[in-house]
Amino acid sequence: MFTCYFSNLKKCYIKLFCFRYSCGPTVYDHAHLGHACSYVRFDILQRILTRLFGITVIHAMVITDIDDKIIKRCWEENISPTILTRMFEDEFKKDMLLLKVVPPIVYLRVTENVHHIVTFIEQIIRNGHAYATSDGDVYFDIQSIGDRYGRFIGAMQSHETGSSNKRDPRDFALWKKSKPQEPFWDSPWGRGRPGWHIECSTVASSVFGSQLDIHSGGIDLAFPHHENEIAQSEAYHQCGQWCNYFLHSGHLHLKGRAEKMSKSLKNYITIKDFLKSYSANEFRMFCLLTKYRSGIDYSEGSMQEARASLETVSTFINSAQAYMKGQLITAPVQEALLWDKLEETKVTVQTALADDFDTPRATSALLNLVYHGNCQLQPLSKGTGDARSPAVVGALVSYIQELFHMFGIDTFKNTEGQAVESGQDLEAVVDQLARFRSEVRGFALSPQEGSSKMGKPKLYPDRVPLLKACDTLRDTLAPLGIVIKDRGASSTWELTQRRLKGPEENQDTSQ
Ligand SMILES: Nc1ncnc2c1ncn2[C@@H]1O[C@H](COP(=O)(O)OP(=O)(O)OP(=O)(O)O)[C@@H](O)[C@H]1O
Ligand SMILES: [Zn+2]
Repeated sequence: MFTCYFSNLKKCYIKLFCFRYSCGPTVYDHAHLGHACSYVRFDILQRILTRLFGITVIHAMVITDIDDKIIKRCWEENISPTILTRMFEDEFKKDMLLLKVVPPIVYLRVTENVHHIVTFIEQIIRNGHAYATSDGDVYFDIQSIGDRYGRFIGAMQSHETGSSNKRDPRDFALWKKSKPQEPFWDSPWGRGRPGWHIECSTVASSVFGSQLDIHSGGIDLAFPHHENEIAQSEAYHQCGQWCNYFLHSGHLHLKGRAEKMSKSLKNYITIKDFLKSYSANEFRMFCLLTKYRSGIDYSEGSMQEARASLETVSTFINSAQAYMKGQLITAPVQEALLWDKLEETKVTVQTALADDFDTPRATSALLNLVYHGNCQLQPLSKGTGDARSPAVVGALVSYIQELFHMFGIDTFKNTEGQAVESGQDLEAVVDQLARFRSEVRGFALSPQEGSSKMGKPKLYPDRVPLLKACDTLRDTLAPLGIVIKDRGASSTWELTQRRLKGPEENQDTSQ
């Protein structure tokens, strides 16, 4: 399916790599839920490729930090393009981290690649597929590639505007002469700046050369942006097919609205505002419930549905753990049925995800497995619960957690997880407890008035039980991983490694 590299002459084995390029945001405003939807959906796809199918994805993303909208915004705000774009680029990256999107291996800014873009355009001109006009613009010559233009998307007409010096109205700009007051770069055609499409062809080629496996972006980018990228890149590399797979995500709309959520339409909800009401896990669940290619309606109702699905899974995991510990008494579990359902689910999930990443089918199979698990774990008010089957219940929990973890949804807040997560609160509580104990101990240890300063001080006999209680508390807490050390009249405390390990183990920095 993807680029295969044979390595190591002695032991010939195949490593599977996938070169992925994605069109990044144009950074002149806040990132919104439309961006979140596109980048989270592709993040889920990348996790599936990596973790389920064992394909290492090398992902590069461009940041569009120069274009007409950026220039307009800078004029409106009287701010320099560098300041404006760095501010929103930074915010975009932080938002992506909050949504737990695995960052690309490299982000590349257009403004730092203009020299590459100029060289790229020169080569396209040399290859006979572009021309410069007397105005100082450079256009792609669509007629030079015959009927290849439009093969990607079909017979859509380009709406390119620009100089009347164009050979064909469909020809699109590779280089635009700069207008007065606009940012510019020197080039063989005079002062100007790159067109939009050429930035992606150049940046992708500068990282991956002449072959790309996956190119991703929202469906609005399919035409003319990706059609034009293909024309330019194949004209530059003089190849028959530059990219193997274009993946386009459907648009996020506010429910009831026809137009997509977008910066320019000012109909957006920022990622930060969204995260005040919902979690990154809930947004992922919302994304999983539709195919990445489909449009998606955002509403309170659809978010509540995502939240409820997550809660169902979470409740099951908690019940399952209580059952495994013997705290939940149920009728005998139908073990064979659960093993069968588990195997069935594994096959369905694998097949669904191999079929153009059908996440709603896979998620529905997982929720169905949760349903069967829950049916078996109905609490019994009477009975001994002697016949127990913790292993199969544990197998269900492990598989369900593993799959959601693969999708980027954190380990559910089961009771075990909560104990680990509450580490910080625990520290504050232990600190208060240890201080209180210290005061009591200090009080109990204070010598009787008039007792000799030489030799062992004489304690008040009625305070000795307090001292004993302090010792008992210390001895009881030690096996729980809380070690109090009495040092003379004062004390110190620490949490042992056994207690501290949890949160570190839980951190997921891998792909
Ligand atoms: N509502 C949306 N739904 C899904 N994907 C979106 C949405 N809006 C933008 N994207 C995708 O996010 C990526 C970055 O887009 P871009 O920065 O151009 O966003 P935008 O808000 O549409 O901006 P503009 O209004 O300036 O066109 C693109 O792949 C784009 O297709
Ligand atoms: Zn692009």
